[in-house]
Amino acid sequence: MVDGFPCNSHLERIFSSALLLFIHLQFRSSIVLNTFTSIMLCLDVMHSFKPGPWTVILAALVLFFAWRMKKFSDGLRAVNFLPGKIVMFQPYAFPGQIFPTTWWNLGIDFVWKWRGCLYEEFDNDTISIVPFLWGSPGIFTRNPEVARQFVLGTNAGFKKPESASNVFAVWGQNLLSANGDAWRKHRRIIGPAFSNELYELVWDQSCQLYHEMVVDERWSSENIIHVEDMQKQTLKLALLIIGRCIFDFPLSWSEPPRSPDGIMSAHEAIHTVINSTNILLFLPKWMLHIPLPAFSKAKQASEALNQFLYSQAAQKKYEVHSNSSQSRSDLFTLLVEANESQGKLSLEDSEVIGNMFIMLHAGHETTGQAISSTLVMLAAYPEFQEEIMEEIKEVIGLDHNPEFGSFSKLKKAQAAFQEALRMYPTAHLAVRITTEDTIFSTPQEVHGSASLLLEKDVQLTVDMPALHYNPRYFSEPEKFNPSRWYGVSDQPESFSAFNVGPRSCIGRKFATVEAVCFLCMLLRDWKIEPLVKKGMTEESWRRKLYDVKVMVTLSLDEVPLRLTRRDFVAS
Ligand code: HEM
Repeated sequence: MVDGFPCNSHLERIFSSALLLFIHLQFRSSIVLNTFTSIMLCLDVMHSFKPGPWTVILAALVLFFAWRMKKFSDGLRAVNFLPGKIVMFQPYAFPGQIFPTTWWNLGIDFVWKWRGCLYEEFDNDTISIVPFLWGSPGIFTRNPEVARQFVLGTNAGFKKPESASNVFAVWGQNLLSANGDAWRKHRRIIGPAFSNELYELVWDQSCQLYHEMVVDERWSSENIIHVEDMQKQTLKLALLIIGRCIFDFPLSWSEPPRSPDGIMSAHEAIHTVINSTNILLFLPKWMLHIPLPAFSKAKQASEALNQFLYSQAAQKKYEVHSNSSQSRSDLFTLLVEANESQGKLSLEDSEVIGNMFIMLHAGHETTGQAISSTLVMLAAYPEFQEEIMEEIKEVIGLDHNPEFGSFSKLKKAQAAFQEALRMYPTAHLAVRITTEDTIFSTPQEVHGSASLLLEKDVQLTVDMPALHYNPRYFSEPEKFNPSRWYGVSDQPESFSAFNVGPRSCIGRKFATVEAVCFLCMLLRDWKIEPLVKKGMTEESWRRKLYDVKVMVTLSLDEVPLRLTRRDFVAS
């Protein structure tokens, strides 16, 4: 016995009762009942021998190990023994997320760091990932055909799992997070707002915001500009476009919207809330009062955003009531009207706020990051920048604001945006879960079988980076090559950045129109080049193209750029 360790029959009894309860709650199968009986016997023997605390701890460890082995073998069975990775933690479960990607932990970065090798290891485009210590088993695919089976069946066999949707439903259920009939309701209310009228507005506002940016950032008087991180500008652009075009917020480049208490701008609040998802979602509310800078900032941002969204919704309600709102069926009006109506197509207050948040979130980070990546890649591959310049000269000319009618003719600019999204798919995962025992087919890639039966509750993930770097679909996948999309249909099979099927991105055209307009406006005035700073080389600048941040979205880290006015280059 260890000195000082309280060991008496009370302790043992409490401990063994807790164990019994635990076993009872966790296991129901007969194998486990057998284990349970054996442990009962052991405890009985231990009791008669009056064991010390280490014996009790050892028994607990043995039990825990037996429990995890049982879970692990259940996991292997659930994925039908599909070959794959055996890991300690599921990469998106709590401990898996906090540890980096390394030989013993997948971590959340594995989708980027192992995009070229994970599936090769198993000589298969669809693999299993089964944790033995923490989390549930799952299947990951980089095969477009398998991916389609996961995402096309909204009702039959697959749905979005709550664990993944909760991240997006912090402010209320919404189009992105809902399933089944609830999702259909959101889509029917929101769908009509995504019309040509909206895209034309997006185009015009993108032109206007480009001009505002040039003035407010004091670029108009400069010939050469050093931009440390283009994302700062493009994220702001994307947020303001959504604010203006979807919610009719009176925002300008120079004056970001402020929460009513004036402490934090809405832009900063949204950005902070998105980057503090883990803190806001997984920690109990009381922990936010702990005076740690990250916690205080997350709390402050969450309160500022809450106030901002509710105050805007209240104002819109007032406008709708007093009929002073414009007749345009903009999304915000549709949401508020649904909130006022009764019946199948009505929305709760929290659903209005949930949808406002998701539009700002889903449409802002993704688009802002993708436009920035496109500009970085065009700096790295100047030949494509010049091709787009030629197209700009031909389609829209050099002196006047382009019309929305030009959008469909700017094929090379569209291809560049698509190629940047292939390489850096901002929405990097599409996750589904089986709602029943489900069969899906694996086109000649699973050894010895063409179809696989999965148990209920198995998580299925489309791994976008691996899919977009799959050499069977993309030659030289590490190379930025927009010409691979020239003359290809708008919805190529292998391009999944916006996903496909009924739950594909509702904002796809919105984002593409905004990106193409902004790129053309910027490229028309400025030549974009790598900014090789003191102590850097061209080579080290290029290495930055592989520095990627994986959080809720996937994006390039800071890559410095130099913008030189085109008429200055020519002179
Ligand atoms: C480059 C920009 C964008 C990318 C890469 C992107 C990507 C995606 C992807 C992959 C999905 C499907 C998620 C899944 O299946 O689990 C999705 C859904 C969605 N996106 Fe986007 N998105 C972008 C821009 C936008 C914009 C601008 C908006 C709004 C203005 C938006 C709003 C939504 C919404 C509401 C959904 C859920 C649709 C549904 O489930 O019916 N997205 N997006």
